[in-house]
Amino acid sequence: MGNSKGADEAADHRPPVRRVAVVGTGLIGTSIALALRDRGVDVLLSDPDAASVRLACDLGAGSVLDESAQSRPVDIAVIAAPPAVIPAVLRGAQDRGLAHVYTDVASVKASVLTEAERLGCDMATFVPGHPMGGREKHGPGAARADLFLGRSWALCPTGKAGSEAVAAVAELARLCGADPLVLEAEAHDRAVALVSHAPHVASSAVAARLLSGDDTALTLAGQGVRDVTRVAGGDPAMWTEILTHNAVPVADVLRGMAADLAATADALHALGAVREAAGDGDGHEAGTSAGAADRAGDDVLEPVRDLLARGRSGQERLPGKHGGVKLPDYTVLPVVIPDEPGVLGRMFAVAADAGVNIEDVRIEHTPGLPLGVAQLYVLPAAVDPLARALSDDGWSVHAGA
Ligand SMILES: NC(=O)c1ccc[n+]([C@@H]2O[C@H](COP(=O)([O-])OP(=O)(O)OC[C@H]3O[C@@H](n4cnc5c(N)ncnc54)[C@H](O)[C@@H]3O)[C@@H](O)[C@H]2O)c1
Ligand SMILES: O=C(O)C(=O)C[C@]1(C(=O)O)C=C[C@@H](O)C=C1
Repeated sequence: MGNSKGADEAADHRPPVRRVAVVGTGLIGTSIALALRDRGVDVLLSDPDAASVRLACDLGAGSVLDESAQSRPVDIAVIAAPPAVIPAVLRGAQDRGLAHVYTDVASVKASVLTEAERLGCDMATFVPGHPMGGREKHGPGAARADLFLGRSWALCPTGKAGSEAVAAVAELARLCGADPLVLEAEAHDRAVALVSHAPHVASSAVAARLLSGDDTALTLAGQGVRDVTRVAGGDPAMWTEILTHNAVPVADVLRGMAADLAATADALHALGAVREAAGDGDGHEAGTSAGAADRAGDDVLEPVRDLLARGRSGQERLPGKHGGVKLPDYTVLPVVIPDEPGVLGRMFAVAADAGVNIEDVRIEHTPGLPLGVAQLYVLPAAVDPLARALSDDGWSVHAGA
């Protein structure tokens, strides 16, 4: 389906990307801006939400785009707004001559392209894009410069796009640490229906079931359900928009999933019926009828085994988590913390005094206990000094746990 040929051809000629405008400074726009700033690119920011631009600027993502003071077009304008508004924003930016080349980041491509053409956008300078990195959070406050490291970045230029324009946007993707991949918009939409959009719906379906659980059931929730439902925390308005723009491909994948789930539910119900008929809810009664029930149960379970086996095979087909790119290797230092105000501040102060930068922190709460475990992510060389400093200060540190 997709291939990186177009991107490779574009790589033969790597146009300099020195000035970029990011229009829409939410999660994705600000993350792109931060990544580009890290590579020394001059970034100009705009968003109808003034607070969003201010926060992005304060995070070091760039400076405010003042079009009245712009004397020349930037190299690339990245439109990082919700899919429905992108064609109109693109048309406006092209009319003002904001950039030499334009791209977007929408999670859907065919509908954006069709509408851009309908609005009379210049398709020679527009190279639609989709970085395959993201989070279940929105807004500039959740932005990260490393969001796209080792991820694919789809480019879906029409035949009208100039090769210079494609090369420029491929270079922008590489500057963000991603691997550009050129493919047709329709092929892109079918692919992301399978690897992103239908999985999001499945995650929401699992998470929605949790509404029927009582507090005891939810207290038992471990990491498994948290892994499966993480993306369900995404913005419902944004996801409704994404799904409606890719409706049929997503519906096709969901029908396949629904068939698998229905077959599994039928099999498990049938197993219950077989066991009940054998006179033992658990099917472990000694004697001929229990043995026959076990054999019948075995046959009935075939669809379950089949789904689990296919599931494992499908999971194994996913390329390495970060596409083979080495991310910083953090070590986790668990520290037991009391559940009381100011505790994190005190712990971070000890780390600061020891000259250790805490790269990330996650907190596991222990239900029913006034305690939690703070997982401190630090560079390997910082583990010993941090563990020593915290232990000396009386903290309960569990290196290697
Ligand atoms: N969230 C993800 O994981 C993810 C990943 C890849 C791509 N995308 C795509 O990125 C785009 C932005 O998503 P996000 O997650 O950054 O959302 P977000 O809500 O964090 O940011 C969207 C930003 O667009 C701005 N905006 C709204 N209307 C605008 C307009 N007319 N002109 C300019 N800016 C406007 C908003 O004020 C907001 O700051 C979407 O098209 C989405 O499909 C999202
Ligand atoms: O990691 C996440 O939180 C995401 O939802 C990212 C994700 C994905 O499904 O992989 C979601 C939507 C985007 O269009 C691209 C990436």
